[in-house]
Amino acid sequence: MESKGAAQWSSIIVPSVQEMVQEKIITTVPPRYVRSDQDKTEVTDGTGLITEIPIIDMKRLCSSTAMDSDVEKLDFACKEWGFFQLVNHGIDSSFLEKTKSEIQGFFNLPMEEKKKFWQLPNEMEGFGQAFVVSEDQKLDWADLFFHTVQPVELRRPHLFPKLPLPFRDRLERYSAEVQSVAKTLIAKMARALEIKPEEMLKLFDDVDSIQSMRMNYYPPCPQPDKVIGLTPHSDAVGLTILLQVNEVEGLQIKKDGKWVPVIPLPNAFIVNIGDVLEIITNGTYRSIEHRGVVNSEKERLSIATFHNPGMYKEVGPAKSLVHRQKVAKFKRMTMKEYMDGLFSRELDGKAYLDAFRI
Ligand SMILES: O=C(O)CCC(=O)C(=O)O
Ligand SMILES: [Fe+2]
Repeated sequence: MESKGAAQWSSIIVPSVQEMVQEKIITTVPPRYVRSDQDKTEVTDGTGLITEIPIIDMKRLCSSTAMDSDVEKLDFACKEWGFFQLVNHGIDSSFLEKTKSEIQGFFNLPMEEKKKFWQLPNEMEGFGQAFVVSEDQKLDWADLFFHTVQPVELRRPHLFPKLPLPFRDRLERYSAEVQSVAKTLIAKMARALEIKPEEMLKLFDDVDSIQSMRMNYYPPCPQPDKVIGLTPHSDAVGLTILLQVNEVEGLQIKKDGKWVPVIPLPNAFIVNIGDVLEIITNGTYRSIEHRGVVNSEKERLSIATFHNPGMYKEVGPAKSLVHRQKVAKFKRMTMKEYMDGLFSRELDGKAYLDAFRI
């Protein structure tokens, strides 16, 4: 039988950057991490102020007196930015603070503890890096922990079920809370675009929708301008809900050809449209390239939760939308076909999605 979930994909096993930084004082970045190809200039607008992504208030969006203007605001954010900050999302702030400190604690575990969760040959989940497909490929200045959380039967037995308590229970609740936020947002997007609700629900149903998590750990770097924490990419998923775990900033998004830093509001999630929603919305909502940069002073941590249709669901422009827009801009494919191609190549901005345009 065909293997399911992320278990079938792999990334070449590479050294832990956290371990490298802890073990010896590094003054010069090893050549494999030097990214002279990356443009690090950060951009402010003409007034010297930093351009900021839109802010969406979830309480207003969901209240019984929700104004069309709130849905329009969401629609504008998804069309023009592909990114927004979500405030008043209803998840308890002390719960989020505890989640953050337990994620920090997980990365602070002794290396021998973390090695139990390291990527296995020919697998992609666990600690390591993703999208490493050749021995001479340049690497990111970061470690990650990637795992599939939902549906439960796709969890790798040596990962989620073996995470230490109370961290495991905390992530279980976090998974449920964030899933519910994602479902609400996707339903509101369908409403804004007049996509039939059942069309969206069929794709993102409760039975086989896939939720995965990627915890990112970016150690400080003696030459931060020479490296990249996370290679520019768009997320190859439906919707991403990102939580910055400590107070250190480093996320940048590409807006009108320029890199713009994102400065998270306290307690807010950063939400972004992934390639799969770009496909479903026939290009009306856009996945936006983003990247992680690092600094010389302090480590940075984040957790991205990805929401996807089930592996064997066929994904393509929503039929009710194509009917009105008259033309389909993307080919149809199963999620598995999309992911199989994705994980066999290096991250390269939005190049992969472009291959599916008609
Ligand atoms: O660390 C961040 O802020 C961004 C993480 C991210 O883009 C990802 O995990 O896909
Ligand atoms: Fe991302």
